[in-house]
Amino acid sequence: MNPTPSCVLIVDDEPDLRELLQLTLLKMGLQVLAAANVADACRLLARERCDLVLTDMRLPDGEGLQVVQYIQQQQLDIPVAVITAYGSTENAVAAMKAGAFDYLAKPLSLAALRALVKSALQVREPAPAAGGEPRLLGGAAAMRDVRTMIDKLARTQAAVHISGESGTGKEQAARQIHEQSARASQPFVAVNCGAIPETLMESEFFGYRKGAFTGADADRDGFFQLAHGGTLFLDEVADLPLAMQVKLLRAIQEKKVRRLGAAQEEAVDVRLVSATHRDLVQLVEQGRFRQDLYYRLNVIGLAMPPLRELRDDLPQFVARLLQRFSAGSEQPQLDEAALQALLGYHYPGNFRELENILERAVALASDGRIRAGDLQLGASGAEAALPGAQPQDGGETLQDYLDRVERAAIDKALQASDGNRTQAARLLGVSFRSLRYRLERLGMK
Ligand SMILES: Nc1ncnc2c1ncn2[C@@H]1O[C@H](COP(=O)(O)OP(=O)(O)OP(=O)(O)O)[C@@H](O)[C@H]1O
Repeated sequence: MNPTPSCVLIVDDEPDLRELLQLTLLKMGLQVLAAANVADACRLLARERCDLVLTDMRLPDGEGLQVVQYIQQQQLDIPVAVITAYGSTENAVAAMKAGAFDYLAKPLSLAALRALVKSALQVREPAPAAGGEPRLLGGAAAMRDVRTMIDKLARTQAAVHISGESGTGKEQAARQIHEQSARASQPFVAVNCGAIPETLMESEFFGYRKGAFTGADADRDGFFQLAHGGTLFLDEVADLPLAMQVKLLRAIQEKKVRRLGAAQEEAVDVRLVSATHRDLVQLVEQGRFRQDLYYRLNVIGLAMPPLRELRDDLPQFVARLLQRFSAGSEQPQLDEAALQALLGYHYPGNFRELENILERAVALASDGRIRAGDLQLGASGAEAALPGAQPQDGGETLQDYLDRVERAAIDKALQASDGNRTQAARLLGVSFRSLRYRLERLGMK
């Protein structure tokens, strides 16, 4: 028995475009309904079963955005994609923020249309069950909010920007969004934007043709081609040089890239997720990050809470990690002082730092016990626990206070490592890049 074909509602007042869309969708074996304005679209939505809506933005009696809003208000749970005029970034962004699943820019590419329809219709199938341990542990309210948001994000194609301090699980969140999305069976490509030499960026992102430059002895795919159909995760996106930001913006807007040495552009279908621990808004204000790219990447924002906001979860995290790091051997027990030290620590390097501390402690533990000394807590947490480190009366702002604590922690780590930054970063439980950034921010060069 054949399942009932999915039904797509097209909302467009241009008869030619409506017909083109209709024919394309019918050829894909789908049922099609059509409306020429907002009012007819809402009437049809109220009456008919519908699995996807494609709506033009400009309609005779209103905007496509109203169709998106109607679907949201009525809680119809139907993905809706908007068709926007060439180059109208604001419209596409507004529609995605209002809950649209994706957008198509005019002139329409039928290949892009077919790809969008396929992934939109898959979204309605239940997400695959996550196997094994969840990527993001934690039951505190802040982490529950993150999970709820991830569930929502997995149901749209909107570009997501994940903010949060170093080690808060931004990459894990990005992977989780991908794994819960309709793109789960397609590639997830993670790129550390700060780790690619500037001269290689274009070829790494967009690929190249054989002979494009000396040494290019075969065609090679770039990140965009590798992530085709799936998700492209741009980590440390703030590190992209301005020239590359322009090229990236263009690729995102056009949904097309051109390999080095190629005459033609090729269509790419990627969902973008980006992350940075830096303050992108501030970088935009300073002219170091393009505002238009920021809007494109940050259609929906996801903020990862620092570990110090998940204090209630700490005992659970500690127990899980001890179990993980002592797999295959006897699990050492924390003595009371060690437990108290862990619970009172500040964790500037967040979850990653906690992992490092416990992995090291398991290795150092003797006679099945972990003592406070085995934890080798970084200086910052201890500093934060000292009475003298409390915010001072007389108007010291929270930021000044935190900067002071951070500066002291970094100083101590640098002293302990004889000025070796790589080692200091390890002691602090942060990446080298993160330490370099902090040194710069605090004027500690
Ligand atoms: N809530 C969590 N539950 C379990 N593990 C977590 C959680 N948050 C982070 N981790 C772990 O912490 C480590 C760092 O996570 P991840 O790389 O995702 O952080 P990040 O924010 O992307 O870091 P960076 O800013 O340095 O790139 C990983 O090993 C990850 O598994």
